[in-house]
Amino acid sequence: MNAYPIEISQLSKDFGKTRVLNNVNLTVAHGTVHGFLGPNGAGKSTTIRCLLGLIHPTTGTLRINNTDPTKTTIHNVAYVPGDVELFPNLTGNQVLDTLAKLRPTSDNKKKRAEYIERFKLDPTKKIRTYSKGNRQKVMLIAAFAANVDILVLDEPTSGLDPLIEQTFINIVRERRNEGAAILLSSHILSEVQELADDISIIRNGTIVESGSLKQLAHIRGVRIRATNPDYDHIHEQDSVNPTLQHLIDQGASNITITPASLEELFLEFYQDGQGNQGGQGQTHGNQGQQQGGASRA
Ligand SMILES: Nc1ncnc2c1ncn2[C@@H]1O[C@H](COP(=O)(O)OP(=O)(O)OP(=O)(O)O)[C@@H](O)[C@H]1O
Repeated sequence: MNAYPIEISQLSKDFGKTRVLNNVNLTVAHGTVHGFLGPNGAGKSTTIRCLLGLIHPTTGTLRINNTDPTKTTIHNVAYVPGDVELFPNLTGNQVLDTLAKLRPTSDNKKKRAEYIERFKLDPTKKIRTYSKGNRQKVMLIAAFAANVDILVLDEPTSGLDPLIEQTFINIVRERRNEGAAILLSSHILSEVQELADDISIIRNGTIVESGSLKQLAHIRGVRIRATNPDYDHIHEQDSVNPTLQHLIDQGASNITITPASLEELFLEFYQDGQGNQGGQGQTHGNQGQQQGGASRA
């Protein structure tokens, strides 16, 4: 077993004269989920497509289980893209059979049946009759039931309802606990916060933050809430004490301090479009509250 079944090192990619990835480094260990976050067009899918050998990098090194995907076809990875195009005239079962046959080893039939049940999919229907969410379920079942220990999931829950999204979260946890290395690109920050052991944030093709949620605490800051005066504030960690003193001096009550969620971090980080690093800025009052209520980046 390699230390890192997924290794991306100094990856750059140009489309024509435009550089869309710039020295991207990212690793995923066995038994971990790596959350890959970034705004639209930041370079997540391009990174993943390079990693899987679907497009050629301009420079950099890519390894999947120590194999170079630019030179060798990679079989031991299950990939779920965000936009699923499937054979419209086949049934769900026939597509699952076809996808399983593309791998050197067949999928786990017991797990396949279990996941069909858990995702509440009717696999006897033709793909053309499926909704977007049901097509997504087919890809997820195929990936989770595959006999592989590397999963690359690119915005995999788009189109799933909240109950099925929870099923997805549960199964990702199970596969992680079985030792799979999972790269999860997602716009759903609560999902990443629940699942990810490590996180990388990409912006304009460059990784701007990387580490465990705990390590990212320095940019997460805290949320301070108080009544009288009405206060709802994301604040940098270092100025908590002066802020509290100020609130107490003003006669505030019901003061609560909680770690900012990943969602708050992400919004704080991008709110001015500059990557407001270090949580040095402040998100004030209702603005922070409204932003905190959004569930997607
Ligand atoms: N084949 C291509 N030719 C030219 N430019 C491309 C091509 N594919 C992607 N790009 C550009 O590369 C940049 C990164 O795109 P990418 O799809 O990787 O972003 P993303 O982070 O996955 O975005 P989203 O969250 O919207 O899916 C974008 O500016 C996009 O327009």
